[in-house]
Amino acid sequence: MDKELSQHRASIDAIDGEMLKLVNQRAEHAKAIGVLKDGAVYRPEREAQVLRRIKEENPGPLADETVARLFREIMSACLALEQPLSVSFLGPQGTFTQAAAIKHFGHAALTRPCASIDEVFREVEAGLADYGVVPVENSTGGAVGTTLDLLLQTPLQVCGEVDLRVHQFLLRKAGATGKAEKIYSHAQSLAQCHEWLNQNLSGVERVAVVSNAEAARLAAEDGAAVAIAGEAAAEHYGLEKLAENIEDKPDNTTRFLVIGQHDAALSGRDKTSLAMSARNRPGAVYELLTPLARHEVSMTKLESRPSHSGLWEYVFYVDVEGHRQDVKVAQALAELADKAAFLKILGSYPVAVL
Ligand SMILES: O=C(O)C(=O)C[C@]1(C(=O)O)C=C[C@@H](O)C=C1
Repeated sequence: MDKELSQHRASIDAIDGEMLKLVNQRAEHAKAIGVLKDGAVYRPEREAQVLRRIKEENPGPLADETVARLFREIMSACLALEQPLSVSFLGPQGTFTQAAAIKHFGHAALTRPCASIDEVFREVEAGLADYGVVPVENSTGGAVGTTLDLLLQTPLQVCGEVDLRVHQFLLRKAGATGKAEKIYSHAQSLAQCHEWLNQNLSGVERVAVVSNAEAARLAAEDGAAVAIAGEAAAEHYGLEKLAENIEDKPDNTTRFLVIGQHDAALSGRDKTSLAMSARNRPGAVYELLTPLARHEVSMTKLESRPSHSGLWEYVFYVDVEGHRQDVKVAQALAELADKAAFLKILGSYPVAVL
């Protein structure tokens, strides 16, 4: 038994030695690419292709998601050798948006917390950060209006998406006792845990604050309050977990967008996000959708929001399958540009791999 164990350990040592050499060889190639490249070092389409191939060719026993995460970190470290990336996110430290930024860019990216979604856009627009990560919709709480509004105005492009399973925790200052007087959380998280709160903490005042991480910070200061936040915030503020996974829907997912100076090149499995509004005449909304149908472009999302330019006028946010350079998508977009009162291509980017 002891002999067998040390044989396996010897094999692991030998393999680790090989992997160490190989991973550094890989890094040398990335460094060389960094010198050859002009323009942005971060190439979302290439990263998506690398991760897809890893998942497809994975022989196991490690799960596809597990190997993809490992390679995500290897690429993140390789990219940092070319040039470290700075990524602004809706802070403070410990938010789900930070978790999404790390999921997408890996731990080698330098993450910069921002106080608001507007600030994330401004930092990237001003070149203070290379990329930004902002929430855009939640499967329970719906669209994030601020992000949709800012996408209309910004010169930035969407270059990626991140899906994150959101688990909520009920948190309290370690050692605090007695009945909680207040529940702090972001309005979306309060909505996501509405039923659970009705059953378990009915009658306790719910206070909406700017972020879950801020809620955790407040609970860390005040033992008479509890907070609803994610695991990262719990760890950051050293809070005790009173209850886990208290979200009403177990598949509660938030989708984030990555914004930057450019969108992504073709990766083979892409999406394009659009914002458009119809001319003010009968059948105009229907007319907006016909070019997509005619060119067999599938819509994966349709969201409407009142436009700020006129009463009862709406902006439609549409996601379609394919890249704006794909022939069918390009033809549909050319037709749409003619028909719509307003059309903005928000960006083409790889479908989330992780
Ligand atoms: O292929 C490139 O362009 C690289 O810079 C290499 C690499 C990688 O590590 O595979 C690193 C960063 C890019 O975002 C994409 C891929």
